[in-house]
Amino acid sequence: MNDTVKLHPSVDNGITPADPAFDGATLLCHCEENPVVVAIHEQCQHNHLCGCTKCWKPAGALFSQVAVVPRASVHVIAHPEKLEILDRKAVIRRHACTGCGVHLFGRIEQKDHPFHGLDFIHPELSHHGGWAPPTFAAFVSSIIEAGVDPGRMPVIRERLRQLGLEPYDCLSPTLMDAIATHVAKARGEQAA
Ligand SMILES: N[C@@H](CCC(=O)N[C@@H](CSCO)C(=O)NCC(=O)O)C(=O)O
Ligand SMILES: [Zn+2]
Ligand SMILES: [Zn+2]
Repeated sequence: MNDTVKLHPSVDNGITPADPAFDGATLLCHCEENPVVVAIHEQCQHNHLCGCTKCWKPAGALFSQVAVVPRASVHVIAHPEKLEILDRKAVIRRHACTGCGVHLFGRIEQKDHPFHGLDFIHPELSHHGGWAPPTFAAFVSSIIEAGVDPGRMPVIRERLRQLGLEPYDCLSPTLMDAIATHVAKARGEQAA
């Protein structure tokens, strides 16, 4: 087993379980002065590592850590003027700090999208423990698009499995089923 592959700082030294009493914390960007601060008012769900090229990754990490919370639980409480939407055409509109580049939250505005109403956040931007940890890895093959040597993929997938983070090349079966169920309902084809 190879435990020297660095995936993300939140998992590289072992995964800390969620605190059952945790009910949110603030997220801060990386600016030393006047950081953007976002208050999250509840525990996150569906935390995962994401290998896609769009999600914000800390320096040196192969993966992003990303989770969702209801958008009603997300409030910018300091320096909203520093936030910009990176790509208005993307499904997930990532609100990033113009000072340091960190993504504070991603929001879906398409009302018919299966995940509308949920914002994407990076729990590591909090200085508090207690968050529900990642439970799987999504878009693993996409790290090749970011420049990773394809020859490293077997070792990377092995390390993910060693940590209990099953690697998928899209989202997890649970989330893919939820998306497909939403699509089927919208088409009036929900199974009996
Ligand atoms: N190979 C592409 C994949 C990008 C992608 O589809 N990313 C997913 C997951 S992001 C959080 O899990 C997605 O839903 N993106 C929608 C969006 O970014 O708007 C790549 O690597 O770029
Ligand atoms: Zn910043
Ligand atoms: Zn992603």
